[in-house]
Amino acid sequence: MNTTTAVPAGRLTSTALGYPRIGPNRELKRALEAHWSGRLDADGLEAAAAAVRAGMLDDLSVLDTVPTGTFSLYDHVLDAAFAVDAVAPRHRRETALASYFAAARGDDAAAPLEMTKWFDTNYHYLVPEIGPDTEFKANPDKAVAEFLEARERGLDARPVLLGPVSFLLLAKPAANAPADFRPLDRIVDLAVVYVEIINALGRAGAGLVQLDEPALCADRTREELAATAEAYLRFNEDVEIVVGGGYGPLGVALEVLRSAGVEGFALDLVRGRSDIETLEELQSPHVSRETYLLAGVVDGRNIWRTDLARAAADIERLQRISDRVAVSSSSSLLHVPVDLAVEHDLPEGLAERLAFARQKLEEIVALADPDGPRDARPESPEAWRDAAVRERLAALDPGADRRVPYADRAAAQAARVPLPAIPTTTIGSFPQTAELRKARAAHRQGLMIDADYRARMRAEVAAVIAEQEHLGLDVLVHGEPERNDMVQYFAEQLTGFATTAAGWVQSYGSRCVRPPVLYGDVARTAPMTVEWTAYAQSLTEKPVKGMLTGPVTILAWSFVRDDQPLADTADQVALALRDEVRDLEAAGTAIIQVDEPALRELLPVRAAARAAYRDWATRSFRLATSGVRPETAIHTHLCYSEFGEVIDAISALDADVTSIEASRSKMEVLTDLDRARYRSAVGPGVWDIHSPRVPAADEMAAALRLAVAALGPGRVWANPDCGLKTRRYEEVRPSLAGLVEAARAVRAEVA
Ligand code: MET
Ligand SMILES: [Zn+2]
Repeated sequence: MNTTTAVPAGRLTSTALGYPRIGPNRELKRALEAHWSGRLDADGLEAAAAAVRAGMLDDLSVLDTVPTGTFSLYDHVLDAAFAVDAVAPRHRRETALASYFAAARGDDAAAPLEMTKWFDTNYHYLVPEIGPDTEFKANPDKAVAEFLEARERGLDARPVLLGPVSFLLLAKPAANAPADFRPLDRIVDLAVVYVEIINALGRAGAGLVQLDEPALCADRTREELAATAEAYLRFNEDVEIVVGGGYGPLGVALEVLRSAGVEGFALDLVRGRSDIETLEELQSPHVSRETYLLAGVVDGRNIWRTDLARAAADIERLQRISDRVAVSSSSSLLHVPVDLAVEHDLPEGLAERLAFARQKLEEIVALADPDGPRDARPESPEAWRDAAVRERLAALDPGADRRVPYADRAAAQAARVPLPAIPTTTIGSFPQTAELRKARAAHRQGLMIDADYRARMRAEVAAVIAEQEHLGLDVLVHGEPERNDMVQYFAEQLTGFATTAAGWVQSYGSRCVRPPVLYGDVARTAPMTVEWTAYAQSLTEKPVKGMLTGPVTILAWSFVRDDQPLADTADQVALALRDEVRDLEAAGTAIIQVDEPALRELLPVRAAARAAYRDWATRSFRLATSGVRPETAIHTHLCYSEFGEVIDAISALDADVTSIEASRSKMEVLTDLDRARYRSAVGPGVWDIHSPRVPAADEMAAALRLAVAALGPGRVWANPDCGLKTRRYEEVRPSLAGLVEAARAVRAEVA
């Protein structure tokens, strides 16, 4: 008989779907980086990892059932690949650990796995490569060991694995796979190996295993659902299975999975509340009083306190369906920082409205306690509202987000700033040297006075302008030396934002970000960038682009208030940017770039919600950028690949020039743009700045020729894929020299 039955019938219990795994003080980050630089051996790394796992269990032990296996040295999708031995031959090394990091980070011998965004979040996972001949083999050691670590402490534990369907849907075909091969074709082979892993967990004492299938929170085809049923039908062994969604409603997948014999679900009741109705309609025989229902009422992706009254009401509805209900988080708590208790400098009233991972566990425990608190969420304080912003938005006339037609603007812009065919430019940032970072840190800590800091930054701007003039670029940038981060820089200057001291969240591997908290109405109190741009322009005859971050990206990379629609918050940010854009124009800036690299990231997982997203996202961008005269050019910049699903939105931004990451996709995006009736100019990235490699000039010229063939010479700009802040001058100088040379060569051909 199994010893763990996570949810005793009738009694409401507590659990969570996963926990931050980098350590409260980013201990794992430091250990990883020490290991990679050769300062810490494998045993030392394992000791640090064990300490982080122990800390996770310490925190989680307040729950009736703890999730296990959600620790990761780098990424949980990579862990899943190793659990089934789906390791590309080029990444196999002497030890499993070395293979793991070769796949994650690459080395001299092999490129790493591709990295991409995890659903609609800012977490990045590694994309497994699966071919027809990938040999799956069960490696249950990590899952079993982490389960036993929890059991040894006397905790009731539920192992968590990435499910087989999502694993294959997140994978891409291996390079040698035939054109019609899809990773999901391998579902049966993979399910067999999952059975072995599940059985190994069962032998170790697990009665219930959670298989996360976040990919089933997206629209799935009939075939994909059939493949899901086929896999899950194989799992009716001794061990019970709950399927976790975590990123929206599971929808029709609920019935498919129940029919295939799954014993229950972990529901996202923050974004997927419609699953409650779906379950109510399903009822018997699909849902019974024995069905496990993990009620994800505590938001795993945002940091606001839970409305306990509303959560309790949702839980009660589930209890009317089943006796086995547990209170849980909506997704893994991976996406939130560990502890609010270390934040001492938050604005008045904010801390009591926030919950980080530890506080979320307290909320879960409180909700599972029949006598626990059931408070509704308090209204935001009046002081966080800005009547002027609200009135201004309400009074906007319907055409406030429109400019004159592109053709008229293009003519006016060409007359104001004559440029050669295929103008050359960069995306904004120049290398952030160690010395620059040191100056910013010293200034922040009060060790460098404002005047010295400004002088240091001005010197950097002057050096960056001189570099660009020397290289012969056509449209210059100031280089962004004063910006710590493209969102935080603005958040620090706008009202309604707070920054945290230690609110770190894993972005990928050892890299963490500290998203600002957007809690109140947003307004600009003074110009934010004009001084730097104007100074840069004073040093050169060439045009200098103004450089701003767009509303969607500011929202995507912050923790955003959830007491009003995102669209309303985006419009407030847009108005603040609109004033900045106008001030830049008034200061003589002829070209203003508003970056939206996160445009795709916020795209809803379900197609039904996408049109509304595209509407508000593009409207807020246009609101930010449409306040200028026709002769002022608005550029935008998009990166992070795979724009297929937002191609229409790119046209709807109505920018005059769009620079877009394209070098790795071999300019494919151009045909897509053309099909989406995008008619203004494009700067397809011709240099992959994610790699230290210096591209040859003729390689970049070849890419530009493709672009010219697709769009005509009048609509093409030459630029890198993204900003240069992570690169070194030794790479930047020859690469940009080559870019200028390439543009000149192609320019001569089209003249
Ligand atoms: C992630 S997009 C970055 C754009 C920004 N202007 C830069 O050059 O760094
Ligand atoms: Zn970029």
